Order: sequence, then C-alpha cells, then structure tokens
Amino acid sequence: MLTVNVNFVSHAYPIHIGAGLLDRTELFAPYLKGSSVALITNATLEPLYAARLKAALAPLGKELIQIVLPDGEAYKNWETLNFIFTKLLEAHADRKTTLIALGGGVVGDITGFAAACYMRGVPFIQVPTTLLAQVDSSVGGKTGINHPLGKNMIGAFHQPQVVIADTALLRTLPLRELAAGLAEIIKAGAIADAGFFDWIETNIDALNRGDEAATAEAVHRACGIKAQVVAADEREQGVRALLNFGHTFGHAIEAGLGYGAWLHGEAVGCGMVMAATLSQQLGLIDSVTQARLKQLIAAAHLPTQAPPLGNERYLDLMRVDKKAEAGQINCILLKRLGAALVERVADHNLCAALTASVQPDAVVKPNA
Ligand SMILES: NC(=O)c1ccc[n+]([C@@H]2O[C@H](COP(=O)([O-])OP(=O)(O)OC[C@H]3O[C@@H](n4cnc5c(N)ncnc54)[C@H](O)[C@@H]3O)[C@@H](O)[C@H]2O)c1
Ligand SMILES: O=C(O)C(=O)C[C@@H](O)[C@H](O)[C@H](O)COP(=O)(O)O
Ligand SMILES: [Zn+2]
Repeated sequence: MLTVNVNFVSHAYPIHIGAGLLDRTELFAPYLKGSSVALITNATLEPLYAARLKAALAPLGKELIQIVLPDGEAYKNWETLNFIFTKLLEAHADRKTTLIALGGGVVGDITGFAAACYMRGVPFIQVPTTLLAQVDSSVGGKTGINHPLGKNMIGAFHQPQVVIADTALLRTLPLRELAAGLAEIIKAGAIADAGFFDWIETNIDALNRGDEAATAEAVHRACGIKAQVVAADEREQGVRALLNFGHTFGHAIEAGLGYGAWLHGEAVGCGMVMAATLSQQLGLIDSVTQARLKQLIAAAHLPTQAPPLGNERYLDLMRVDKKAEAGQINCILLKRLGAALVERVADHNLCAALTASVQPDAVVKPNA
C-alpha cells in the first residue's frame, strides 16, 4: 500500500492506494466514531462491491444505512441530493454518522456535498472506484451538484476523513471510463510536472490497457500533485485554479450537450487541447508543445475536436464558470509542459480558439 498525505493545516488526511484495500477493516476503523455508517453508492456498483465493503465494516458493529443512487452524471442534482437527505433522516442518521462514498466522481461529489450539509456537516470517507475518482475527484474536498445552467455550480468545500483507493476495483471499469480518468492524469502532468508528462507519453499503451503497475504509479503520482496543490490553496484563491486546466471549455461541452453525453474526462481532454490551442494563439507556447498535448490526448483515446455548439453558445456557457468575474472569462493557459497560469481572455481570442477546435460535423458522442 502507498500513502499520500494531504497536509491541510486544519485537517490532514491520508490517501491510501493499493490493491485489495476495500476489504481492510483497519483502514476504515479509526474514522467511524458514531453508532451508524451510511454507505452511499449507485445501482451499478452496489451489486459489484457493496457486499465486500459491508463485510469489511461488519466487525466494527455499526448500524449500516445503505443508500443506492441512480447511475449517471444526469443524476448529480438536487433530486438525488434530497433523496439522500430523506434516506438519512428516515434512518435517524445523527451527527456522528459517517457517510461512505463508494463510487466514481458523481457518487463522491454528491455524497461529499450531502455530508457538508446534513445537520450542518457530518464526516465522510471517499472510496473511489473509477480511475478519475482515484486520481482527482476523491481528493481535495470539492463537493457539489450540477445545475442545468452550469456544471458544479452548487457545492461546498468539505474534506473527507480518508481516501481509500483500491486499484483492483478498476479491473471492472469500462475502457471508455478508463480513458476519461487518463484525461485528469494528463492534466496533472501538463500543469505541474513535465517529467510526469514525459512518463505518461512513454507509458500510454500500458495505461490504456489498464496495466496494474503503470496505473498504480500514475494514481500515486497524480494524487501527489493534487495533494500538494490543494493543501497550498484549499479554497481556490490562487494556485488551485490551475487544476481547472481544460475545464472552462470542458464544462461548456458537458452542459451544452446535456450532462452525460460526453464524459467529464472526455470533455476535459478535448478542453485541454482547446486551451493549448488558445495558449499557442496567444504566443505562450509553440506549435510543437500544442501538438504533443494533442497527440497524447488522442493516444489516450480521448476526443481532440469539439462539438459544434456555436461560438456564441460556447461563450455564454463559459461565462457560467466559477473563475469568471464580471462576465469576463478567465482561462487556464499553458506556459510550457509542466507549468500553467490563469489569465483573463478576450472574447475574440476565445472565438479564434473555438473556430480552430470545433469540428463542424463532429458526432456528439466521441465514442459513438
Ligand atoms: N470533486 C472534484 O475535485 C472532481 C474532480 C474531477 C471530476 N469531478 C466530477 O466527477 C464526475 C466524473 O466522475 P467519474 O469519471 O468517476 O464518473 P462516474 O462517477 O459517473 O463513474 C463512471 C461510470 O463508471 C461506473 N463505475 C464506477 N466504478 C466502477 C468500477 N470499478 N467498475 C465498473 N463500473 C464502475 C459508474 O457506475 C459510472 O457508470 C463528474 O461529475 C465531475 O464533475 C469532481
Ligand atoms: O480540485 C479541483 O480544484 C479541480 O478543479 C479538479 C477538477 O478536475 C474537477 O473537475 C473540479 O470539480 C472542477 O471544479 P470546478 O470548481 O470548476 O467545478
Ligand atoms: Zn475535472
């Protein structure tokens, strides 16, 4: 087992990474203080992994409340959040009830937000089951839900007690979801660590086929980068915004097509190519750097050309972004591989990047 620590001044916590961690009672035990535990998962994962997690918790003698959500990005919304609150109240969950999120980023984000709100805040544990959740969403305490007008627009910062990432769970992950996770891994290298970016390029075939050693190394290195960034800036007043590389374009794609049409990682993969194109057009990087990023995104089986929503619609969607100020769009741009910056970008520059990135006759589903 490898462990990365997230060293917030107020609340440090470990990310445990390794195969078989789901069954290890002792990893959960220190964090379950109350008399009950709420296991929150979705309809796909419940039959795959809930019994094993329940068996690991059984020796601790807690009352177990199980809440099974519908599966999909389209359900990361108010209705599902309220469903969680209703189930918790019906089961008399109290202030010491720990919520355990067993799932990908959708289950993790909504469970974390439920934990932030229920009785004004209860503890929660992240058990991420997708590559994307293991390398990114389970770490750092951004929790929330989507609004029809904008992605992740309603939420809270609420840190988990611990992250338990069982890499063996990725064996059942569909290849399309694996690729989505690679997008956030590539992002970590692109914004913060050129050596890691080189390593991903070298190992992309192994990562694409889910090679366990390569994947564990990628999870470990990406978590290390994310832990360092979020510990330096928990509430995104500065450097944390760099983790949004590719997301201003990507979130516009997700909201514009309807949540779930493109996976988050697919939209971010394409969004990073768009942000690199913009960075090149603004003279920050050269064409070789832009091409390297685009090639790696393509090699990870992620889309590199954006769907045709129309420039005006893109701009409207991109203005609904937590980095926007007074209607002005702030983007994460590349300085070079391994370094990025936040910059306000004028609409005409964004339109030039959109025109260069959108495929007029693109299919809506990248893998359709
Ligand atoms: N909070 C953050 O910092 C952060 C970071 C990145 C992404 N996100 C959010 O995360 C979400 C995307 O997360 P995701 O990519 O994990 O998608 P997801 O949660 O929708 O999971 C993807 C699919 O894989 C299935 N699945 C999960 N684990 C599986 C397994 N081990 N075996 C078989 N099937 C499995 C799920 O049921 C689902 O159908 C988005 O809502 C995004 O906004 C949040
Ligand atoms: O942790 C962060 O900070 C990130 O930006 C990570 C992103 O990968 C993630 O998609 C996050 O949810 C986006 O945050 P948002 O504030 O733009 O909704
Ligand atoms: Zn993301």
